[in-house]
Amino acid sequence: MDSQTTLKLPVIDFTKPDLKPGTVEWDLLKGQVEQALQEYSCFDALFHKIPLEIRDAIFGAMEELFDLPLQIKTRNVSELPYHGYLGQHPLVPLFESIGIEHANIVEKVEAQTSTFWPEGNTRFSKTIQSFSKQLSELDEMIRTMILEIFHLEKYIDEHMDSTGYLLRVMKYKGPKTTETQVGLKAHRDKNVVTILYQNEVHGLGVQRNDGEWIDVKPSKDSFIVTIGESLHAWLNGRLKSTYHRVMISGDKTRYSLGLFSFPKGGYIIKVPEELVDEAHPLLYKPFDYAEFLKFCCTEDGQKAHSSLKVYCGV
Ligand SMILES: O=C(O)CCC(=O)C(=O)O
Ligand SMILES: [Fe+2]
Repeated sequence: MDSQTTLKLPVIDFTKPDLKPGTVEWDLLKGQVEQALQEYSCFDALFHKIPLEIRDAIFGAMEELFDLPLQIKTRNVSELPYHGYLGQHPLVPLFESIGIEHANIVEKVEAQTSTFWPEGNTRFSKTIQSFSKQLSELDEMIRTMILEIFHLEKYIDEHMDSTGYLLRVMKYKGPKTTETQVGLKAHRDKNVVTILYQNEVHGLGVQRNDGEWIDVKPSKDSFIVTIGESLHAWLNGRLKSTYHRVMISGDKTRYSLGLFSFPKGGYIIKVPEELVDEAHPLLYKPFDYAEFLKFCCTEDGQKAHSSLKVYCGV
């Protein structure tokens, strides 16, 4: 067995009800989050708050969505790159994805649902919204812990108020080969924090901070937490962003979804002065996430080893 198949992500248990800042349980988990992020930039969070029937129903809802004709799926557009329909790309032919912006808010989900089903689809919008709303509570807990770890409590309200949620649903067609193929090439997400959930077809790989790749094998209860470039930049490099990819084989379809917290348009990401000193010189100039995302789609952004450094590195 090679080392890749034996390594596992740290598992952190968020199933205790009423986890609150200032409690012993909270501080215990916060310590585990800090250690996991320093070593792996990623962890597997156990979370029960989303009822099992919603966790199951979400994959049915995704299948229903991806089964729609292409001309309907391509109605999924956004002002932001990567937030709308993606698919039919010659470099990643097995991959397709649809973005639901502000998926935690009922009216926003209903409006987007009606672009796919003009007659409405209440079951679909309820499943998507309820899943996203409850998962956003895990995202908020984790981001609050991260800010506490770096003694940035005074920024918590501003940080939460300045971010929105995108739920991106992904479909990877099985390549029908035993040889593993690239589902999604290795990358760092550009947003703040991403929480991934998937069906029983595994394929996600995460690079640990020492360079080792880990095959992620999550369960129905587990949500994979990764760090994006915007959080890495805002923390002046204190946390690395997660380098990850999807590799697939066989004939089964892989469905996954990611709840992406991202800075709202017009909000300027600026490193807090508390994180800059002689030992930690400023790494990134202030930037707007939407502009950064647009840069990432340009030829210069695509060919850069680190689009973040090229875009706003000091
Ligand atoms: O499908 C997955 O598990 C990962 C997807 C991903 O990395 C992304 O959408 O940025
Ligand atoms: Fe990603």
